[in-house]
Amino acid sequence: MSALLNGLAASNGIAIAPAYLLVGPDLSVNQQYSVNENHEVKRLHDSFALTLNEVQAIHQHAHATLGKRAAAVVDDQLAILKDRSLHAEIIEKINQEHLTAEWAIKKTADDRLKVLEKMNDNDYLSSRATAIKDVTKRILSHLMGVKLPDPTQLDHRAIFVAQNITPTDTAQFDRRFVAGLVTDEGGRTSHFTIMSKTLALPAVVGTQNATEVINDGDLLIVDGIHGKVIVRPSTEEVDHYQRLAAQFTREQQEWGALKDEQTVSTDGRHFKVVANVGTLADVVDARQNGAEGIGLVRSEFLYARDDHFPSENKQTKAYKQFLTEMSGQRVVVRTLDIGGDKELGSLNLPQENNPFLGFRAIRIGLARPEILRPQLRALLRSSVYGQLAIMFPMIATIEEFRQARQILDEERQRLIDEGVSVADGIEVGMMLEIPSSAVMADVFAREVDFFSIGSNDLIQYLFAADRGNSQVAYLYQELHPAVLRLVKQVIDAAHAEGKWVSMCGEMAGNPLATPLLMAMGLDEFSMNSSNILHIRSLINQLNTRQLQPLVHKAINAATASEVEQMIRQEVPQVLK
Ligand SMILES: C=C(OP(=O)(O)O)C(=O)O
Ligand SMILES: [Mg+2]
Repeated sequence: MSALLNGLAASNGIAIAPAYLLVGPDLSVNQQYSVNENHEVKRLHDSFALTLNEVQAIHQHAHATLGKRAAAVVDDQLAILKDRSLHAEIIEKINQEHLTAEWAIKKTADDRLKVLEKMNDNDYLSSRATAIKDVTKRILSHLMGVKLPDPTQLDHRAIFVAQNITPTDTAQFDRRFVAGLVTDEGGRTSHFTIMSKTLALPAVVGTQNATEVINDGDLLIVDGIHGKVIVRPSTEEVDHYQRLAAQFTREQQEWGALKDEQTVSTDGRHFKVVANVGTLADVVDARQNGAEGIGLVRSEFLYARDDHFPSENKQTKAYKQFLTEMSGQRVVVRTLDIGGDKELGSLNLPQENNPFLGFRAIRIGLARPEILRPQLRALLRSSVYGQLAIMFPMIATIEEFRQARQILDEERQRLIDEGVSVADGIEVGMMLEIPSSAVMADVFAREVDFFSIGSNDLIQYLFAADRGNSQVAYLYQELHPAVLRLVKQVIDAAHAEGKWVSMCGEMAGNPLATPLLMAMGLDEFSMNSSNILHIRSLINQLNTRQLQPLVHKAINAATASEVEQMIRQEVPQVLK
């Protein structure tokens, strides 16, 4: 009998191969003390030095065999190992509190992880935590004199199964043999996701118990499209997935051919399919997937990587890199959108009973201009390097937008007075993700340059259903006529004022929503890079004029399932 494991789909594709378990030694550390501080400090130095050599060698190996991007996944680890303040903190614990080297490093890592843990919901926020765990594991293995599992030992085609696969593991992969990846733990940390995507390895993470259920050598099917792992599949299951794998390969080839194409419907209406990004690595991903620009830079990542706020210079450098990488294509940067489920240790926000309805995003920016102003200055300073657009998150009233825009104008003037060059014609828009602003879209449309519909939050606030709560997930209905009516109203209001509209929530990458959104005239679809070519392929097959009656029927339907049925019936191209 086969067994089914569910997890998160971290990297697209289907793999069918035997399992290869990467199970590590027990590295648990007890509370231990030592009076021989010098000895412990020496052990610490030695293990750091060994780990640094090891990670440098992994970096070089990855660079030579997998390329620059693959090697970059261990950059954070190298930075941690060279971080003098970390050494000093651990040594202080050894000298002051008489901890053993093992206990001192474990405690220091745990302290740092605690700060980062709260941010675990966001892929890029947890990459730092991954790096700390990865480095700690390697240092502890040297201190304890035990060997970590070695991915380079694999000499046949197989699927790695592990509690957790760290970036230093992935950087050692031999592409000839690794067919796919399955882990017990995790979130899709950005490193892991980027790496498996870069290597085009199907991956399912966070299965909870894969290493218990799977034995070495068991045949596995990894369905990285839907986040499923089938253990010891039947012949029928293997046949079925072989067909799906062949279809996946066909689609990849077909969609891949559209990478440098435009997005244009059969009746000649042009659309833009662009990417949502968090880090510079995501921007590279976006370009590889044929993005026609960046529709959303979640600037939170810049703040998450440090224990303190990034300086104006550091931010300027980062935005400049984004703009340069996109070589003249539009890059929409959203100012800091923190709060709700996105916490930030350095901000020290008060606990709230209802954080999604509380002090977040632009509300923080306006109340704490010492955070917003440097970010706007950095954006303005970088604006000469490409086509920048700026947008403000969670705008609920026109006064908020006006206030934010005024701060932007003041900083622009200040920079010009200081002799700093700032681009002309930077577009300034807002996230449209609060129902009040959707209702008032006509008023906002007179003052903004563009809207970006944040369907994730818009739907959560429209249905009063927490977007992260699985018990109320049934209320989270992208195709519900209530959502469609609001989206149409926003697009119509913007177009009446000659303004463009993007959508950067998950709905923009949902192929079922595509025919409706294009027929409503949405100008830009912004999504995870992995969906771009699929959506472009779909748009290129459809005719906006012929879809008009469908929009009419959909907004007059009573339920989301009625809408879905209509779409599937009338637009068979949406079926994969
Ligand atoms: C894109 C959105 O923003 P985030 O998911 O970052 O809240 C949204 O709310 O739809
Ligand atoms: Mg949002």
